[in-house]
Amino acid sequence: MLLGRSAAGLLSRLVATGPAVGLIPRSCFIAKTHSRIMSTYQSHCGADWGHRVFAVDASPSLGHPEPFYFTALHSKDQASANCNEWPMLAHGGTALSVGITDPHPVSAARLHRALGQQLAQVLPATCQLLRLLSYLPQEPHTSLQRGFFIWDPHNCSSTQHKLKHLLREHRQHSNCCTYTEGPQGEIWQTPLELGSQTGPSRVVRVGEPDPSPFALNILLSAVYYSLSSARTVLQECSACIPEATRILELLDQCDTGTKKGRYPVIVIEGLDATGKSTLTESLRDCLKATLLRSPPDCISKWRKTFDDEPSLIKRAYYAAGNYIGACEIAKASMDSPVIVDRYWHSTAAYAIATEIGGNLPSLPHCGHDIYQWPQDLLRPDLVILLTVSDEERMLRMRGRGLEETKEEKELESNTMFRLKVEEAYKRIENPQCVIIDASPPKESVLKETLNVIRKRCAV
Ligand SMILES: Nc1ncnc2c1ncn2[C@@H]1O[C@H](COP(=O)(O)OP(=O)(O)O)[C@@H](O)[C@H]1O
Ligand SMILES: Nc1ccn([C@@H]2O[C@H](COP(=O)(O)OP(=O)(O)O)[C@@H](O)[C@H]2O)c(=O)n1
Repeated sequence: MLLGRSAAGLLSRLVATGPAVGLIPRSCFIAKTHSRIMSTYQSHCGADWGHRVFAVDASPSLGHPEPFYFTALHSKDQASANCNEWPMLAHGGTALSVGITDPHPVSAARLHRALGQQLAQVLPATCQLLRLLSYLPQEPHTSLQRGFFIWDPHNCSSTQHKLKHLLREHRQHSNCCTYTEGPQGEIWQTPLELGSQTGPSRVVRVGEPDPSPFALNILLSAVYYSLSSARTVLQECSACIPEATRILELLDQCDTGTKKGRYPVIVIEGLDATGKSTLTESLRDCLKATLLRSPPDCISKWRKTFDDEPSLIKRAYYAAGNYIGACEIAKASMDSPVIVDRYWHSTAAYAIATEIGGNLPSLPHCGHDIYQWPQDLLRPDLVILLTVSDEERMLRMRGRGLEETKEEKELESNTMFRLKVEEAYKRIENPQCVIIDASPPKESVLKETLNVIRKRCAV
């Protein structure tokens, strides 16, 4: 298990390339890890940056279609690395990193988002702003930090000046380093703070670390694998978001441990405009079923509030929605079959696709812990994933004439994101989706779905 490993042992594995292998044993499942993180999250600020492993999000336009990773030089073996392995510095310019060191997850997430917005405003348009994650190899689960990696192709003195100015008021909860090329093409990482006691360190690129910082970020903060972890975040943000308290009250009123009744529970999943609403309404009529949606009606009025929050908070809302929805599902399934329009698969698949940068191969491998169903969430009997071609989906979206959500716009503009959402849907396990091609006319899709339901469920 990783936590007990020596840093030296881990570092030798860091330089090995290839996909990360899930290190967290299934038995000590994610839920436990997550609640531990939320309660023991520590501040790893100041001088520890010299020992961190950093992950920079992919940027095809800058010549690295996959994320890249680096760490301070710890052994002579790594010394052969040179500037050309840093795709952006190979073009000249400077890179900078900003790390958020706030020890409280909610305020750290809000600071991260606020800084991201401010950086996008104040930095010259030529600068590239990428996501950055880092952790200490000896304790990845308690040291994960989010931040930004900035590439300034023109090495403007004003960029550093603006950054210093911006970070001044967040000095306590952030750190900043510059990355420059040395005379032999080597890369030096230097803290930006004036008067810093720490000198420059030489940094080198390494292979994908294990665990992958991106997968770890999903396990620890982007997807909730237990009700308690979602509750903790909602409690933490209730002081600034009153609606969080209302959701906690609703959760208190639910018996989230209720088992489902004797009738089958069938979830319909798919990207926007694949025909979920159309199909779920027809299924309700055909099967004399109860139709429920996630997030449930009782909290949907607060959806906009949470959609505008950083993903840590937004996803806690959707996670809570699934648990509240589970109570409704359990109750309804005592009297009739239940059809559910979106559930856990949506919550996890969109979060995974958003948090994993790069192309489809960057998604953690099938069977990874990020694709596991939360142990304490009611499991449906069947999950059906509707798929249609991009072209058909766009036609349907336009035909529907509804306002596009932010994510719909993202889907429209970003094919890779769509492919990742769909692939994440397919990789989620226990239960896994049954895929139905939803391109044919509505009646045919209904017929095909009824066939699948009758084969797999007692209706
Ligand atoms: N099988 C189908 N063939 C053609 N159009 C469809 C089909 N299913 C749904 N539609 C249309 O596509 C649009 C989006 O469907 P909808 O059920 O609202 O999707 P979702 O709930 O997945 O966002 C609607 O205008 C609907 O009438
Ligand atoms: N159970 C759910 C339902 C929706 N969601 C989120 O809500 C978004 C889809 O909502 P939507 O209103 O566009 O869905 P439909 O209009 O297609 O039903 C997804 O992008 C998810 O981020 C979720 O996370 N969990």
